[in-house]
Amino acid sequence: MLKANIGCRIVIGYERTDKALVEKFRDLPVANIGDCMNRVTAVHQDIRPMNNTPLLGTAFTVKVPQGDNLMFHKAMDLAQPGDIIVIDAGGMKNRAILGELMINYCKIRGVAGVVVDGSIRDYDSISQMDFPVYARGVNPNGPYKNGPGEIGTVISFGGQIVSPGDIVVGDADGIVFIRPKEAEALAEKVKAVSEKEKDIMETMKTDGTYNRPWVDEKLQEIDCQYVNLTNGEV
Ligand SMILES: O=C([O-])CC(=O)C(=O)O
Ligand SMILES: [Mg+2]
Repeated sequence: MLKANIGCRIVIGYERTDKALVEKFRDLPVANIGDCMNRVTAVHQDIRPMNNTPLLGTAFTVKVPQGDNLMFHKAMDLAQPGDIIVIDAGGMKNRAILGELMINYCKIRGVAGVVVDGSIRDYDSISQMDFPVYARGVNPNGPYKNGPGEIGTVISFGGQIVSPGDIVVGDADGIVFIRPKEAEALAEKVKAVSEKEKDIMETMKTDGTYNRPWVDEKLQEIDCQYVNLTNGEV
């Protein structure tokens, strides 16, 4: 019978996502990516960037129990360059899962970023680093190191599901996860939207116009009442 120590296991050897595919999302705004995923895939808005470094790489997943970082310590040694360590810490903010020592070690190892659905500490130092870190909160209470936890399994992060190898993109607005199989087509869609937005902005700056016929069409469709107080017209 297969040994199954659910909740305390380390799964390694998953296929890393093609770097060229990941690069297709470089500099694409997370808001535009989210729009092309029907506006329902961003992680919870309370998970915020701790500095100004954009985030791009593939998910190396970790799940920890409340306030414990044993599995993150192991993950730092197992992650490969280009991986983003994505930690499901249950959204708990009352204890930091990581701090500046761990983040500096991740950076030295070539990890592409660390995101935690929980808290960090050593904010002063992390906020000045050019290494992307996202978290739900900041708390000086340090982590326990007893386990259990999981590495390399499908986890929940900020209300979204993420699997090892999913593409992770983050900017000042937030984070989205992208399934590698859907990435190629999605990147094309997002590029087209971003180009269109650039054109809109250009026209706005040169002509002072912002063409949106759909606004009046929608108001008509929902039978919006107009009242003109200057002449009493209804
Ligand atoms: O002590 C810890 O486990 C976390 C921490 O503050 C650091 O990495 O600097
Ligand atoms: Mg520290």
